[in-house]
Amino acid sequence: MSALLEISGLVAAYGGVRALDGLDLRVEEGEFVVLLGPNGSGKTTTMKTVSGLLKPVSGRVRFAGSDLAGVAGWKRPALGLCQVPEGRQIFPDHTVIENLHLGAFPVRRDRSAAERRRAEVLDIFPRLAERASQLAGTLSGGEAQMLAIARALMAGPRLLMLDEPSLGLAPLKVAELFGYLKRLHEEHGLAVLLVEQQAGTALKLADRGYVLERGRVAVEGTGAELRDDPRVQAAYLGKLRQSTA
Ligand SMILES: Nc1ncnc2c1ncn2[C@@H]1O[C@H](COP(=O)(O)OP(=O)(O)OP(=O)(O)O)[C@@H](O)[C@H]1O
Repeated sequence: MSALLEISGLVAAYGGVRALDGLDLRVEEGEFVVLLGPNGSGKTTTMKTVSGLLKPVSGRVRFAGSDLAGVAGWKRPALGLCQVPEGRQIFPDHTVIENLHLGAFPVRRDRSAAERRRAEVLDIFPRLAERASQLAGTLSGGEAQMLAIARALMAGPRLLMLDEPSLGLAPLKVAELFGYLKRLHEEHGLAVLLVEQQAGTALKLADRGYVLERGRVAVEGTGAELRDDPRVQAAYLGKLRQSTA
């Protein structure tokens, strides 16, 4: 059976700068996958290429069994794929509820389907239900991030892609946010591709993960394998390798 998302030999560049250099990566249906890597290793470029914002130089991206990206026929994102990019893109002059409905584009014409989905999403994020009529621009950073994710969920995605959702959040808020992601994955079977600098927390949630270096995969394994990998520990978990010399 093919993976939900299958990336093979992906090469992407910005002018002369090659950001992805033969990337191979997959996410199975319902799987939680974390993408780690140093600054500039190509994590955001991976997200941008998969979501159709950047046309690759070569390689292939398949989503749910069909070609999403080929160099010749590049398509915008298929339904079922949602990205919550860095920077939390929400509409500040609209209320929380209005923002949610703006995210419900696949079911916008079916009012009752949109309302049902809204109830499901607010059940996952009760904090947003309390702030239903508040303008999104006045939400705290953590609430705004929750709204960005909730809005993406309104489209009913099969894969949620998140680029550093913890950026700028206080530790307690990060824990709350990761709790929601865990619930979405475990209770709702949502596949997640997460770019995250907070490697320890992310790897605890992850089924599998990849470490990118210079636009390709340097280390791959289950969440537990990566947590135990000395290279990952040295680079991301603040544990320097014990010298045996
Ligand atoms: N718009 C752009 N124009 C030119 N070069 C770019 C552009 N965006 C990214 N790059 C370059 O592509 C490479 C990969 O960048 P990318 O943003 O994918 O890395 P990243 O792993 O997400 O890094 P970070 O952890 O710092 O967010 C870097 O060398 C970066 O400088």
